[in-house]
Amino acid sequence: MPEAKIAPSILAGDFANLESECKRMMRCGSDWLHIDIMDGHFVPNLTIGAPVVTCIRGALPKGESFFDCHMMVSEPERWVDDFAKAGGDLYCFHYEATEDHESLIDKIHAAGMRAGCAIKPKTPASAVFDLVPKLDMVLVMTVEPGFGGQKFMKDCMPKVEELRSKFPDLDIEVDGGLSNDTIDFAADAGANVIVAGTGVFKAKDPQEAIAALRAAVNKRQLK
Ligand SMILES: O=C(CO)[C@@H](O)[C@H](O)COP(=O)(O)O
Repeated sequence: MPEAKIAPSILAGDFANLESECKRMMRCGSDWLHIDIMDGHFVPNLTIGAPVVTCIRGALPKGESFFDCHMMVSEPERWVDDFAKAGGDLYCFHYEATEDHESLIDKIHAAGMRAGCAIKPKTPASAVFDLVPKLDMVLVMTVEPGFGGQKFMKDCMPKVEELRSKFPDLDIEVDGGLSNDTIDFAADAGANVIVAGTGVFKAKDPQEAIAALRAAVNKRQLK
């Protein structure tokens, strides 16, 4: 199983100070920054686009921060080049948002980014099996995408188990309701990339919260 990566979701941060929020998370030991892009169409919420990502990227050292762009948008093909230019490292589109998944993955790679594919809670893991050889990551949503602070859906864990048993070396990300209370379910199922918004940004001690999430994934890896 690949190494643990902890990715704070910026959705739970202070949007008036996104650059310093991202820096704060890096100082607290995060590996990735999970950039939530929502278009008000694919999901019922609207966040930021490439111009804002360009600004945050400009404030952070490229080699030391990793921008995991979670594209909760319709027509994800439209924004690949913009996000590559903005400094995205990983472009994670939703399986449900497009038809021609393989061409999109090729486009993302051609633009110089890693390619991820996210599945909503009702989409089966089998939807992405044939795509995995081309993908760098699969994201199993553990809430309906659109908002932070929702309840972790434990019934999505069999999908993580299924993916982990078929693809031992794949980066498998989980996103939604992850905290100290729920991390063991995700880690035991085999997730290694952990997105946490509320659980990290709103923690009394974010550094400790990140370390605890990492320790849970590492503990599972030793089993
Ligand atoms: O993409 C999403 C929601 O659509 C997530 O990234 C959440 O924003 C994570 O926040 P918490 O559930 O950890 O508060």
